[in-house]
Amino acid sequence: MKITGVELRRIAMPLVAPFRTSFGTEHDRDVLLVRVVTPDAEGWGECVAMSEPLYSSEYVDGAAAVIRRFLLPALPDNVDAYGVGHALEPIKGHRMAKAALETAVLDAQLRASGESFGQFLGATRDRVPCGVSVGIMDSIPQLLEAVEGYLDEGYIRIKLKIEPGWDVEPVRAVRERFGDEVLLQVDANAAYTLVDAQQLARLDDFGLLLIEQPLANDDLVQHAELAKRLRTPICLDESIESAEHAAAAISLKACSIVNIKPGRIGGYLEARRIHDLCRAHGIAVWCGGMLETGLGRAANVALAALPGFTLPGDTSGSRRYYATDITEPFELDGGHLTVPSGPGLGVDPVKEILEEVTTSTEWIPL
Ligand SMILES: CSCC[C@@H](NC(=O)CCC(=O)O)C(=O)O
Ligand SMILES: [Mg+2]
Repeated sequence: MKITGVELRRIAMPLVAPFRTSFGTEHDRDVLLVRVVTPDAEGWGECVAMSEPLYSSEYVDGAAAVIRRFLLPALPDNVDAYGVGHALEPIKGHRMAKAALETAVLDAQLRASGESFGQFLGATRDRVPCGVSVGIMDSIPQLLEAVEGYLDEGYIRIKLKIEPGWDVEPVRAVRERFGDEVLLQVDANAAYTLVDAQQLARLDDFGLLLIEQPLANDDLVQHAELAKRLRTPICLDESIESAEHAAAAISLKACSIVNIKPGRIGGYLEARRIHDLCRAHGIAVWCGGMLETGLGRAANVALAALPGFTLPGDTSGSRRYYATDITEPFELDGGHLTVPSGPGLGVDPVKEILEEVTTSTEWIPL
């Protein structure tokens, strides 16, 4: 496909409530959208980088700069989604920036061919079960009220953010209040070290599905050591930035479950590679989230419909984070979201809403 030009658009998306994790509290998202224009169609990609490099080393201003200065000039005149990854190979890192560009090219390509993301990726279902991520709260009662609300909305799985000082007690309180049947897991966002192994082992009493990213993103050896001391399965998120990382984690027995976040690992093509690798090794995967708008959410829901995604993902309804989404809102139906079936992402930004939340646009002709 010949790319005529690319738009870099920033939008300001206030969250319906502060979202606190072990690395900070989000009140709103400054989102970078990439729109690729070709003679036959245009496509959208959403960059999941946060405003500050606290989840990973990427941040949204940096992603925009690397796309403008390095990624776009590296694209050949004619390119398809597979060609994007190949062309960007020499550029190290910046996977969230690369993912946004590759996704926009893939969306344009699929809208032109009439194929949906789900069809292209190999989805085997037309709806997916949904989990929800619950932030660290000021008190246990506040947490229980939030969890009750999400269970009432129909969420099939609850994920609690934890950190040292907020781990065993909130998990115990949720178990005591809502029972042992609720699918429950925790996410530490790398807040612990191996010194905390005994504290983390106390979580084994609560029948959790998994403990997500307990230790540092760059330490597979320590995760492998911790896995020997816990009964609860370890799931990696920040540590897995490529299929190679997933292969290393599996061979080192650093995890037995993988959270696949297409933005973190460089796009949906790599996400499918990691899905295929994990499936071949009997490793369950689920689709993580980065508070995406309906554009990124559409692609994630399609990915979550692949056969190896056997655990509910952080594919929540739009209203989990946004009072008004930039697309038609994704709404839970019986604890599930429907996989979009239209060409490409199968959703489009609502023009008036997009204009309202836009803080800047930049057109880059190619
Ligand atoms: C601001 S926290 C973003 C990263 C976090 N994401 C979530 O907890 C789920 C967010 C979502 O529902 O999109 C994770 O480490 O898994
Ligand atoms: Mg996580």
